[in-house]
Amino acid sequence: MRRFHKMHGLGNDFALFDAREEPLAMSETLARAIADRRTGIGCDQVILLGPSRIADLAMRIFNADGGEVEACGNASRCVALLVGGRPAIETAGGVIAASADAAGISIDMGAPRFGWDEMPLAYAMDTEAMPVGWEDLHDPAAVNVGNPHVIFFVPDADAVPLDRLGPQIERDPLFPGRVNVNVASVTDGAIRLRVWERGAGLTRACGTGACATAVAAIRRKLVTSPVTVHLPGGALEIDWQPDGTIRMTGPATHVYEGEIDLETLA
Ligand SMILES: N[C@H](CCC[C@H](N)C(=O)O)C(=O)O
Repeated sequence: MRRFHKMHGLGNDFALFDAREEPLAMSETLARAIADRRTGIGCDQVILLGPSRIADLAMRIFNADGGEVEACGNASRCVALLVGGRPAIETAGGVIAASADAAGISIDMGAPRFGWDEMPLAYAMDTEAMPVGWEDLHDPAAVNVGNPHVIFFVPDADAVPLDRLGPQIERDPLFPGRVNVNVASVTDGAIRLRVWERGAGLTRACGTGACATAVAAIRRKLVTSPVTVHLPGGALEIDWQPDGTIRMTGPATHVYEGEIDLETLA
């Protein structure tokens, strides 16, 4: 049997395994089985904590489809809540830093990257307004915040059939590593955002999506920093700071601690 923590950030939920003392061999198959909402714990991402030689701890992130990815903003806040203090967390997308105050838990997510080859895209193009489109979605921005995001600005984010267009765009050959699909509308200086997540589908919130979308909106002068991003599960505060790094602030919730027999799952 293996202990785990069920946590969420604005409804984007996770099963976290602390393997800093007791190693745990995670695989695509096992992560998919854990994330399965019918037969497993059920979550958007599986998070594996481990030791790090360059930070206070390491965090590995596995999407519900089992794929390992580089960053997860909401899970980073949950890790900070779980371990306490102001941990530096090593991820495949870089080292991020956590802190907490009355406003909530803040994560310095590092600096965004805008190069077509940093997304990556299959070929060179302008990433501030890409000359591509899918039905009514066009001219998106592309931003890498450890993981890749494509961001469409639309009149009404809630009116977009994201359950249908999300998977089409996620798997378009233009994105060799697939992509997280964000649709955003701007009202009174704030952002309304819905996200089709690579490897997880529609989620209640996406921290890295909020960071990428805020940066793209600031670049287009649609909003100024700091900006509130309203997701279906709640709001995040995103500040693209003068030093170029992105600071994300929001809640994290510990739901329960449980144990599971991983042998029976895989
Ligand atoms: N689906 C994302 C990982 C989780 C990101 C999201 N849960 C967040 O809070 O940042 C990806 O494949 O890059």
